[in-house]
Amino acid sequence: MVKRRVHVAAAAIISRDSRRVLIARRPSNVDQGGLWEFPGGKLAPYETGFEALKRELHEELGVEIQRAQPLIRVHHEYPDKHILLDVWQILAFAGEPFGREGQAVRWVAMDELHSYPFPAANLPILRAVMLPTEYLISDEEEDDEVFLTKLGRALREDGIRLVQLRAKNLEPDAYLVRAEKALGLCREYDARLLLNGEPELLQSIDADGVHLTSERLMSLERRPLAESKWLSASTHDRVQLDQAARIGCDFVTLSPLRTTPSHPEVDPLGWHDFQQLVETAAMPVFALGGMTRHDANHARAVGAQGIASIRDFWK
Ligand SMILES: Nc1nc2c([nH]c(=O)n2[C@H]2C[C@H](O)[C@@H](COP(=O)(O)OP(=O)(O)OP(=O)(O)O)O2)c(=O)[nH]1
Ligand SMILES: [Mg+2]
Repeated sequence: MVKRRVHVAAAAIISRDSRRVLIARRPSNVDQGGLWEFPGGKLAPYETGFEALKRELHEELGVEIQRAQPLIRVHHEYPDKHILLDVWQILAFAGEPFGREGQAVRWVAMDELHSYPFPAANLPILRAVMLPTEYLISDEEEDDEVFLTKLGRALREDGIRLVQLRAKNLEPDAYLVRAEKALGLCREYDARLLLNGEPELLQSIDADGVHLTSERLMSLERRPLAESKWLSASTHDRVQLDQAARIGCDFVTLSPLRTTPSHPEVDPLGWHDFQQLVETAAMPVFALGGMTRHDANHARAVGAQGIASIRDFWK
């Protein structure tokens, strides 16, 4: 049987404070009926994704989309069809959303989303709506006070909300001390902290998750963390992206996009190859390697969640 290919445009309408997102319930008599969804629907012939998004949100919610930016594209095989969910984050709209077709519509807190049943294709979208556009990776720093000053600046002035504590220069005990301090500071800003290292670190420190090196990623048979924690990993190619999907990583970095002083010998991917790899990745992907905030919009446009960087945020 040749499967039907269905292209759907859907909307992530996120509240200004990033705490809540709008979801709707599919009527019980349609495909995936009774499950919750991001409002949207199939592209009509000759429509672009954005045109379909505008039309569907008018039909289903009674709102006029003014500005939107790509969030994530998800390919998923259902038994009867291949679906492409083309998800946009809505940046500006007019009107008050309501269930124009009689469907339930609800603003849901990000930390309540997991208690709503969604179609199987939606897992990567749920991750994407909870993640910011920028992922700060901390630099090697000898001194804890200098470290905390720089982290505090990035949280306060750059609005960073996702941090990876990377400190290969520290002994395990010193790493834990720094992680405890970093966690306290991140909590003040409602930012998430991931520890770069072994998953067992979370037994000592209740951080938000763990970031795996690509080498560690490739050595694992299964997800080493509870679902309630974030698992991210470094990837550089298709094989590693597939492995990240297999063990259930929540998101990844993909690098190097550009040549960097830290890895001058490695061939960069460039935007073209990066986009091709991201298109079929089964989770949000941050572009890494010579990235600055100014690259974030372009990264989004080619399908990434955003950018990860040390240098642009660590000052
Ligand atoms: N809108 C939307 N559809 C989703 C999501 N997740 C998911 O698997 N789907 C699937 C269910 C459907 O098979 C398809 C969307 O089709 P739809 O029924 O909403 O299409 P439509 O609004 O154009 O409705 P219709 O004219 O075909 O009745 O995508 C999601 O989060 N939002
Ligand atoms: Mg629909």
